[in-house]
Amino acid sequence: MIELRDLTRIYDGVAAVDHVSLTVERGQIATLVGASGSGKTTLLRMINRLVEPSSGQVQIEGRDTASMPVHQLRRRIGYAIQGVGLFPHQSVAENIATVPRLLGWSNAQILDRVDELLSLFQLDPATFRDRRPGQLSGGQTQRVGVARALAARPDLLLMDEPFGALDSVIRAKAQSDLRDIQSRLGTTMILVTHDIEEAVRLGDRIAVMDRGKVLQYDTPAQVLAHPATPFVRDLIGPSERVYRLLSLTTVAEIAIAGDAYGPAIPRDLTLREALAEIMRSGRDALPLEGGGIVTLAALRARSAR
Ligand SMILES: Nc1ncnc2c1ncn2[C@@H]1O[C@H](COP(=O)(O)OP(=O)(O)OP(=O)(O)O)[C@@H](O)[C@H]1O
Repeated sequence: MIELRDLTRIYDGVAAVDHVSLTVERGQIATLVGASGSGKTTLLRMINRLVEPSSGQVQIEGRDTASMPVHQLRRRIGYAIQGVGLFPHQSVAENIATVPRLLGWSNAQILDRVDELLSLFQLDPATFRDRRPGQLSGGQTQRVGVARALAARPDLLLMDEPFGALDSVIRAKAQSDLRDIQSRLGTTMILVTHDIEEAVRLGDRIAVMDRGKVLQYDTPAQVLAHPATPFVRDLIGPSERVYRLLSLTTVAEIAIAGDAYGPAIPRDLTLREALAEIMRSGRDALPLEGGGIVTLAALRARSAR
């Protein structure tokens, strides 16, 4: 569990982060979202002490990070940033092995871990381990960057706009891969983004920041359904709110018994995708693979929440 208590950072008399308190439960993803300059990066960097707080505390599993030697703290915390910063003259394997090597892992352990991570990120080890960063696509580079941050099995992974440089299709894939990997490894993650869509898709909880303060910290469903302030409502985009809400739920979750005509849809489709299919095909109910139906009335009821 990560606890931020009254965390503040002052630059030139101005609070970049202003008395922020929040808790991230073990094994959850918290996303920090807000406009440029709202303090997201500063907040993130105070957690691994790349920036020292002016006041307040960060506790990891009940221990105040200020009392830990910085190198010890950073070993437990993975850090991935936009643009990744892979070492260009090292192979993919050497890049991923950076922290395990510093920690004195044996060669055999390192080789195993590199192959395990490459497989986890759907990069064939035999093809990719000896490549140089210059021989990777943008999406592959990004995945190697996150793999490197996870290499030494950190308790916590901090990510600053990790997918910022990717186009929207690859970005969606990278996000769903990350969700998948997180649920398998159970790593606690804190991710900075300026993209509310990404914050909603990835966060178990979202912290909305403005001028150094956290205006709301809650589940995506709560933030979308009950924005705490006009600023949060504007950030969500009032006209987009319904679609974002629908994208949080799969059709399997609201299926009812019954029959409907036409091709069946996969059970893990989101309500947003089902709505698009309903509009496209002119039907008012869709059958699900494996049984049950989802109706337009049920989608309407969900979006009215
Ligand atoms: N080293 C520094 N010295 C002085 N001011 C700083 C420093 N780092 C950040 N700031 C200021 O603190 C505020 C918050 O910056 P921060 O980078 O945390 O915001 P952000 O929300 O991450 O922005 P972005 O999305 O643009 O990265 C900004 O006004 C910034 O100019």
